[in-house]
Amino acid sequence: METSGNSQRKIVTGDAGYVLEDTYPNPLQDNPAYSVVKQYFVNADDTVAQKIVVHESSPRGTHFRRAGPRQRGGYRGFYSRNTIPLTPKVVNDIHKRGGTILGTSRGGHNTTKIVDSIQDRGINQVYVIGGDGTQKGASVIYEEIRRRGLKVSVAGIPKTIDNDIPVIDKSFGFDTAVEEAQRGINAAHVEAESFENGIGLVKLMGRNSGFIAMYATLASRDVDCCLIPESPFYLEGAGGLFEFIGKRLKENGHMVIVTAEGAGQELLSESLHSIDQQDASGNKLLQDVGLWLSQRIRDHFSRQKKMTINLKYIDPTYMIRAIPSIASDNVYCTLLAQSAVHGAMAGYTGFTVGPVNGRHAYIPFYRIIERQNKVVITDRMWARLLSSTNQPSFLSSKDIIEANKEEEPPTQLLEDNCSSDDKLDTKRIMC
Ligand SMILES: Nc1ncnc2c1ncn2[C@@H]1O[C@H](COP(=O)(O)OP(=O)(O)O)[C@@H](O)[C@H]1O
Ligand SMILES: O=P(O)(O)OC[C@H]1O[C@](O)(COP(=O)(O)O)[C@@H](O)[C@@H]1O
Ligand SMILES: [Mg+2]
Repeated sequence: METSGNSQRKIVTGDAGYVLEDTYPNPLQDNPAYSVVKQYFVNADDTVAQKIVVHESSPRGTHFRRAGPRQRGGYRGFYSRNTIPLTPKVVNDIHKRGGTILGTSRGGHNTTKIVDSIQDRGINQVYVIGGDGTQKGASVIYEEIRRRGLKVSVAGIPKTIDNDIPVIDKSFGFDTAVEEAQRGINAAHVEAESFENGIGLVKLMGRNSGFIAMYATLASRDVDCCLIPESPFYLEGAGGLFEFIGKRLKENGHMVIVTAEGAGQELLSESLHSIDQQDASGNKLLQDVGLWLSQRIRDHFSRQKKMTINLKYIDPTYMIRAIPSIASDNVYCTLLAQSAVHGAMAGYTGFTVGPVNGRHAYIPFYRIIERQNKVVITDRMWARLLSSTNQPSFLSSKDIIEANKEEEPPTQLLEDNCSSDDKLDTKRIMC
């Protein structure tokens, strides 16, 4: 496609006589009324043909941009001309608000269009903020920028409550999520304690990595059982979850269970005969383990008729993600921001910034995207959790051998031998 035009007109021509007489985006695209339901948005590429009666051999003819609200935020923000200058005044108190002033989205990553936009606007530093998917997106932008030989620094900033970004000590937002999860767990504990055989079940985020559930459990000490994606469990029979619940209720009269949203997904798929689906970013869409578990526990105890239970299910997931960050995360964020700017200003590129064993470093994207950070259940931290809750490990000796095989090597600092030649060609960790 070719584009030409002046400030009034923009003409795009394509194959088979396709002509798009384009216009500029409507500022209403940011209206919150449109941002809730995705279906309200029109596809960014939708056009309307001027002529609707055509012959097989007639050219495709003139088209106009389809009217309607467009999504932006996340990587889609690169395609928007509706940019905001981030002056110190604009960002002055954003750390006191939840969410994001930049907007966020899943999917919509088109590397060519993003780099075109960077090139057209003459941008020479790009800071990309987000989780594991975002860092993968930043990495391909960086590769394309290199391929085109542009002098543009690309820096990734690790922001996700899931803590699923490898190499770094933790991601920004994780501590806030663990802190806020305490409120959900406390509520579950209060409810469970108030009833005879009360069970409080809390679902926390953590699609593939159970860090929030694990740390929230360790912090609370009111949790009797913590279920995470990395540790398969089973319900029925000796050593299973139902047996443990019965035992704990007999001992204590109440109990609290914390489950990460990604826990037990294989069990759910088996039991619900569901087919795998993905979100727009390619992440597996998860079944609601909390609802499923609540139903299965209720069914089990009502079938057994030995014990009447009172189960309260709490899902605080979005309430946890939507809050402003806590003080320690604010300090961490300041360090990330400053380190990222220092790196880009020095001409480094292709890195995610973050602490490695307590020291902030620039980690090449290829290290960040090669795997996801997960709880290693053969590590001592998981053993600490097991000894704190005294829950069954649900592991057979075969599972332990398998888990050991999958275990990642401990995080290592890469060789630090940076020179000025490494500028715009970061291939190692720099401190
Ligand atoms: N391999 C990839 N290549 C390019 N873009 C990607 C890749 N994986 C994810 N993305 C994009 O990164 C963005 C964020 O990813 P997502 O998984 O939704 O969130 P997070 O960054 O929090 O993990 C989305 O726009 C998604 O399309
Ligand atoms: O419903 P949404 O908006 O897709 O968000 C749910 C996801 O957000 C997370 O908390 C964070 O994930 P990302 O960092 O990948 O966005 C996941 O644990 C969870 O599955
Ligand atoms: Mg992610």
